[in-house]
Amino acid sequence: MTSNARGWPDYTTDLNILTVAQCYQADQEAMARGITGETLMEAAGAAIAREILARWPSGKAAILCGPGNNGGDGFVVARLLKEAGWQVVVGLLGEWSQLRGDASTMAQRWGEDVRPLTVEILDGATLVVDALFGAGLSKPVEGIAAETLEAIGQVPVVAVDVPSGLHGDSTEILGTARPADLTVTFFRPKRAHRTYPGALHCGEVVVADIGIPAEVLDQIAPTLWENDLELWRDRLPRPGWRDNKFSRGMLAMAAGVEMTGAARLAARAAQRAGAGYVLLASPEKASTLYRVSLESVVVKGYRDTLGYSEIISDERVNACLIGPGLGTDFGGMEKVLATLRREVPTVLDADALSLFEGNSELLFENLHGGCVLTPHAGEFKRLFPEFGGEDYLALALAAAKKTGAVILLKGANTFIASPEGEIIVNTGASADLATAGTGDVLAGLIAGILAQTGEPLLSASIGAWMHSRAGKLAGPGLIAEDLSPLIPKILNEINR
Ligand SMILES: NC(=O)C1=CN([C@@H]2O[C@H](COP(=O)(O)OP(=O)(O)OC[C@H]3O[C@@H](n4cnc5c(N)ncnc54)[C@H](OP(=O)(O)O)[C@@H]3O)[C@@H](O)[C@H]2O)[C@@H](O)CC1
Ligand SMILES: Nc1ncnc2c1ncn2[C@@H]1O[C@H](COP(=O)(O)OP(=O)(O)O)[C@@H](O)[C@H]1O
Ligand SMILES: [K+]
Repeated sequence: MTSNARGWPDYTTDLNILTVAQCYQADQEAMARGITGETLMEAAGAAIAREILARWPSGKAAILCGPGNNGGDGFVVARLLKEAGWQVVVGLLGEWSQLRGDASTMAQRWGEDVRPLTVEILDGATLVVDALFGAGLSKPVEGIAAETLEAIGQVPVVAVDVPSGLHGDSTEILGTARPADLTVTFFRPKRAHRTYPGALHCGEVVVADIGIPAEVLDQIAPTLWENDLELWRDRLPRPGWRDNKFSRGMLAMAAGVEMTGAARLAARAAQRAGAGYVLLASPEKASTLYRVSLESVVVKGYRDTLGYSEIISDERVNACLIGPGLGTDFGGMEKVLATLRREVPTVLDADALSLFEGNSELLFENLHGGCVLTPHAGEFKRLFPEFGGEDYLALALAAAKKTGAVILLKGANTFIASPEGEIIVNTGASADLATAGTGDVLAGLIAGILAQTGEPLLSASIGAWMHSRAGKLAGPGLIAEDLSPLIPKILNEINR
């Protein structure tokens, strides 16, 4: 594994997620290295056939072939299943004579009967191979293609590359798409395979090696990664024998009077994530509560913003967290600005973001390169009303570029974008995390790691991963309080 100047792996086994255009580029780069399209298509078809034979007993396969190379893969599958003893029928959308290049070669190698695509092709099938459209999907699926996909019923479907009708990049359904039981894609996954709602259409996803060398990614330089511990395992902060509580990382955080649970959840999470010392600045009248409930957190009371600034001015402080439970009165905004003036890496969450609704330029002017903003969709809209649409990846990226900060946009998929254009997507989080307070835990985890690393993108990625992992381990019925106690177990898993 090599790494780029900023420490991210240039390529790893399959953590890069490619755009459709980058997939075509990968094919081209492979061909430029002497690997023919025919070889790739044979390998693609062989991978699909292998996955089918490993899962289903011999039966009757209906192979739905489209007019392009996706259909070409289908012809290879037809041949290999037949050789393995399956009964195979092939239905082609369009004319045989219109097939081009490798697809035409594979149709000839199949050499058996090819029927025009009709719903009848499905009669008696025990398995359907959907090889209508893949990366080349260019318009909504309609007509006989749509009718056939919709008539499949309960029979298992194996999609070649993507379920036809699902666009690889946008995760949009164009026209119709039959959800697959298994999707076999090649070289590296696309966004549709990994993010909602597309991933729900793919069923089990197998990313098959078809002989494209990983080195082609050096040319492609992809900027989207799936968040996985292999991405940053080596960079996870670990205390050494010379460390003491201050050198491990000292986090200063702001707390409020009303939503005291939010700050407590965040403080616990920061401690569990390895901040050696958590200093909590509380309004004087709430400080006793924090002192009693957070034994190992150092609580200091303040009367006004000046008092708050004095607390966080402790020179040993190397990261700040502000937002969870801060409150939305005017003093909150002053404290956010005071925190930013402290000029240490800082996580801004919840109220620290919402307070700037209608006045977001004031916040943006004061942000610095060490900031991580962790909005959910509602907070994001308040801060960036000019950015429309539901494409969270594009939204996070645009916001990171605009603000110069790392933006972690929370949701079922969480997108973490840097101003430099890197995007880490956290996939597969459990919907059990959709419960009040889990966002405060996430902010605390990230801040705790930030106090140790000083690196916003890295800290956000590690924090989001540990958060999802804790969600999985806690399982159904989880409440936010359950997450932090699981962090030691997760750190052990990572270090194993
Ligand atoms: N060497 C390689 O490159 C490798 C490629 N591989 C395989 O190739 C696949 C990509 O192949 P591809 O580029 O030919 O595109 P593909 O998905 O077959 O579709 C294009 C055709 O469909 C048509 N069409 C599209 N949408 C339509 C619609 N809604 N309704 C009707 N028609 C529609 C479109 O028409 P047009 O847009 O030209 O009008 C065109 O004729 C990729 O997914 C993988 O499976 C693997 O073998 C590995 C090696
Ligand atoms: N459907 C879901 N699937 C997976 N994770 C989710 C889902 N809904 C919410 N989450 C996660 O739960 C957390 C909720 O955070 P947030 O909305 O800030 O809650 P709170 O403000 O109550 O702490 C986020 O990390 C988010 O990614
Ligand atoms: K397909």
